[in-house]
Amino acid sequence: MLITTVEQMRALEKKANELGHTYETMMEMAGTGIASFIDTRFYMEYEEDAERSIIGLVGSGNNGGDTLIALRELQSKGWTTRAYLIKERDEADPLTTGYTEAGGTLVKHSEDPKFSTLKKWCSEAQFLLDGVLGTGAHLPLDESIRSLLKAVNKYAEGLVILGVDCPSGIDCSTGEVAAETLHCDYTLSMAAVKSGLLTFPAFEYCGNLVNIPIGFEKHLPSWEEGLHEIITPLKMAGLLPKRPLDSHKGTFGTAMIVAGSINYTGTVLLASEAAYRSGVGLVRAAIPGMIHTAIAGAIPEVTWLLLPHEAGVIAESGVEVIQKHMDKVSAMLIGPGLETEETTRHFLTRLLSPSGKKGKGSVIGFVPTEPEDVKPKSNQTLPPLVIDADALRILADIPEWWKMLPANCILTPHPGEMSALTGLSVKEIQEKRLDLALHFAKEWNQIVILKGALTVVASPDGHAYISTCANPSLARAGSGDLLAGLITGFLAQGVKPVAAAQLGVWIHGNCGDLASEDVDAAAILPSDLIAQIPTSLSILRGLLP
Ligand SMILES: NC(=O)C1=CN([C@@H]2O[C@H](COP(=O)(O)OP(=O)(O)OC[C@H]3O[C@@H](n4cnc5c(N)ncnc54)[C@H](OP(=O)(O)O)[C@@H]3O)[C@@H](O)[C@H]2O)[C@@H](O)CC1
Ligand SMILES: [K+]
Repeated sequence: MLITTVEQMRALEKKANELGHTYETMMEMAGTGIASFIDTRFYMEYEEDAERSIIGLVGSGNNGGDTLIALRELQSKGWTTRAYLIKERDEADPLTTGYTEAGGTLVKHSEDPKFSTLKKWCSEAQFLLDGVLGTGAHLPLDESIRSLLKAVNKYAEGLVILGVDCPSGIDCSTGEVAAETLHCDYTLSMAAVKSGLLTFPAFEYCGNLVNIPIGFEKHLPSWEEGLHEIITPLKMAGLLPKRPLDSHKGTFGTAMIVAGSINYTGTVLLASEAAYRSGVGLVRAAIPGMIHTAIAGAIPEVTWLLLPHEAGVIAESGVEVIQKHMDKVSAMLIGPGLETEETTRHFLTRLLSPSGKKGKGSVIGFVPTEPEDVKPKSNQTLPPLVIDADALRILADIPEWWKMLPANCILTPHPGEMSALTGLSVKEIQEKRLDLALHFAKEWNQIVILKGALTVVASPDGHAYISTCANPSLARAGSGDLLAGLITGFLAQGVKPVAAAQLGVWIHGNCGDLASEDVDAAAILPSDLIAQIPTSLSILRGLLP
């Protein structure tokens, strides 16, 4: 599912129209697409004829036009339909006459100033199609529209509400929301989701997002190029690594998890188990040796690499141990629970530096004496990397830290870590999540996963992929370890970094949804989420042909 700005959508419609795919045709496709979605989705659930009753709120613009066509189509499919016209439409409007000729019932608000007909209709219907305003909406709303939406909010309780292109009352460019906006159960997006809807609080009004094609591909075969995407299960299914029957553990790679400290032991277990459950052949956890006894029994499948430690954190000399055991490591996660002690800072910078030796690559903790000391270079022999948590905090203190990393590492900052990496405030980051993730992905030449509700995966090539998962069960210590472990597991199996990032993000979100299906999200722990990974993977594989 694609994402456009309102300007991009207008430009696409204009171009399609010029090439012969007229505005009228696009609207006809929009309306018939809406009707066929509704009829297909709900026909079985609402078996009785009397149950298939729908009201359409019809605005004066093209959003109202889409709605009239949808009502006409539903009427001809046997639904009981009623159109409530907010403003007068042209007497000769073919959409209005087309609808009434199909047998539809129509009332104008001017004939129902106190909304008594609307109230009666709401008490008789099961569905409401919100076609008051679309991409042409600007805030604040006129009083006439505010009073209508207030009335609907009062009378339409219990109806399934479907927004045409958007819930009316949202500015699809900025995401600004009028207080009277209806909370939709579904938002039926014409051709692509409008970007303003993927911000808060607008997203909370959208319900499930559904794509209704309007035929661009007919005249604009490459219209999708350059557009950002929503991360969908169907697409994720196609990115899963294959599981050939004649496989052995080497087929699925080795993930090394460099994590943990005396205060953060569980983080190693969460990341390692998530990596394993993504399907990787072998997980090796490189940890400060002193925590081994405490955690080794927790997951029998994990193999261990015990690193030297100082006061419970990985010591600088751990680099040499890791370098001796890099054979066959096909992806590496660095960061969860490392803490940010001086010796661990040196460990990280040496691990990332080309020689891995003490001195020039070790840029933290001392003032460099030679100018070249301040120019970080990356270690090109490292496998694909995921950099998370404390490793991000350590990097944030190094000038031009991104030059220490090979290109296309996956960085997984939450807004606080993003703030440390960029110097911007959390508020600034949250206000412009998509733009900033893209900007810095390009500047750093790295893949940036900006975590949080509506997680953004931004690629340095300017493409972004947004998760529509917003589940509070994911907002808990340890949840990020699970995500980082999953992504590392996919990377280790040979999945390309941008694809591994999306797979991890989707499965992580889906685990939250699955775990909170029947229980209160407040009580869900990251280990409960991990238990859902097998179900989530089988959901994806079930989508494959
Ligand atoms: N173009 C195409 O080819 C296709 C378009 N499609 C569909 O069209 C939709 C966009 O249509 P649109 O441009 O007509 O805008 P839309 O939102 O329906 O209404 C504008 C009207 O609302 C009014 N209005 C605005 N703000 C207001 C306020 N605060 N308070 C009160 N009134 C307000 C505004 O009045 P004005 O400000 O001009 O006085 C104007 O009369 C799009 O979302 C999609 O559903 C699809 O069919 C695919 C093909
Ligand atoms: K609408």
